[in-house]
Amino acid sequence: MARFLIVEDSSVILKVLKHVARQTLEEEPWYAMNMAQAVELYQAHRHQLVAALVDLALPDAPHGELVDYLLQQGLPVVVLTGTSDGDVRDQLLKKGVADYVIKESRFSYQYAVQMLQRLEKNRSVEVLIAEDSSTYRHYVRQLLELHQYRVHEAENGAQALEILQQQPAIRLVITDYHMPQLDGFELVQAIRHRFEKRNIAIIGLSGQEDSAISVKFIKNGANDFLSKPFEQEEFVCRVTNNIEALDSLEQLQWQASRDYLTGLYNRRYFSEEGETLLQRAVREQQPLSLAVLDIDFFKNINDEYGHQAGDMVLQQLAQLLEETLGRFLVARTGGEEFSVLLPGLDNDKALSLLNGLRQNVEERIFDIPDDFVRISISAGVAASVALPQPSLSALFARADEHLYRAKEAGRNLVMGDDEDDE
Ligand SMILES: Nc1nc2c(ncn2[C@@H]2O[C@H](COP(=O)(O)OP(=O)(O)OP(=O)(O)O)[C@@H](O)[C@H]2O)c(=O)[nH]1
Repeated sequence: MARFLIVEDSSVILKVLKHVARQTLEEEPWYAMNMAQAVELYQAHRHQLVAALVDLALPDAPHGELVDYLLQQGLPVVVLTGTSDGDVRDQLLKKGVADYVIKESRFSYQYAVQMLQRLEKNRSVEVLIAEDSSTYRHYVRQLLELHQYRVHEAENGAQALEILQQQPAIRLVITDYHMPQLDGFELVQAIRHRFEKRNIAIIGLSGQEDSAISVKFIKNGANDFLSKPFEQEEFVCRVTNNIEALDSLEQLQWQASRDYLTGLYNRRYFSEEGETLLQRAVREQQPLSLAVLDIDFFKNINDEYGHQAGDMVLQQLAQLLEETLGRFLVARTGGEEFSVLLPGLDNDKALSLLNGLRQNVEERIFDIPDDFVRISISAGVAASVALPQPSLSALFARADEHLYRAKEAGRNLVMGDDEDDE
């Protein structure tokens, strides 16, 4: 179901907007060429609509009547306009439009459509304002809510820290400098003590009278700063830039830790996280096991049905692993090799769990293009207690030995440290 409404009377510009929307948005928006069509679409789909991109002057609404109508209904509106008149801009911002875009080039249409997407994403982004002046706090809240952010408020730094503790989803903190109890710098330092820049962004607010404050904010760990009083648009741009920088970092982190084909963790992440989990288990004298599993005769699937079929089998096995063992650390650690780190499980429990998985795989049908295949897996399990000096590489070496034995013994088997292998 479409979530955006785009209204433009020029068929040439509408064509450009459609092209940009198809490249940017996941779903096709609703399109209208005049106010009558737009109102009809709004009334029919108002519960799904998230935001609208509206041309200011339409044949049946020459003075922005559609913008007024949609704002009255509470729908966030991005305005498209051919005029760069400062008064028009001020009037529109005063009315409460989320943004306005001057029709200048292909890039401005791109910006406008991306803004629709941003407004939708912002509905799940939480922002905290730390500011002792209730007037300013209220003003900043209004600006953020105009852009659909979910807003928390704190009257001072100490309260801001409390809220951050209770609301782990907060991604951006906007903080004033002068505040009772804990000032802006102390708050930034306290936040950086607990959260890295890639997890929470901070924008400092400072009065114009002291430009050194801005620099100090950045040097103390803030990502950005704004001098008060600020332009609404500059504020919104800074907030958007910081949130988008966090999004990009998150995406990079995801890509660096994941296997592209299956979406499971990759070997690198598994090794880092696995070592930490192992050392914790040793410290707390808790059992921990590692299972390394491998598809039997996987080469035959590639040879018989092609590489794409092989990839599909790997993806489906990864999904099964995620569904059944997702509470543990699961990774694709090689071509057709997967590893599972099992904190809390000794050799017997790990063997029994892996044997259950082995049976599950054996009974399952794996879809490939126009056909299906059956597969089996073999696995080697190593427990940390069996090692004099537990390390992840020592665990891997031992699990690999057991996997090799399972292959030698005929495959579709799980073997471990215990002599009564299953
Ligand atoms: N489709 C696909 N195949 C892969 C991928 N990575 C590795 N392989 C294939 O996995 C196969 C592994 O073959 P082998 O090491 O001989 O092992 P096997 O055929 O599974 O036999 P055993 O492990 O001894 O039971 C090779 O044909 C690789 O090309 C991948 O990402 N996609």
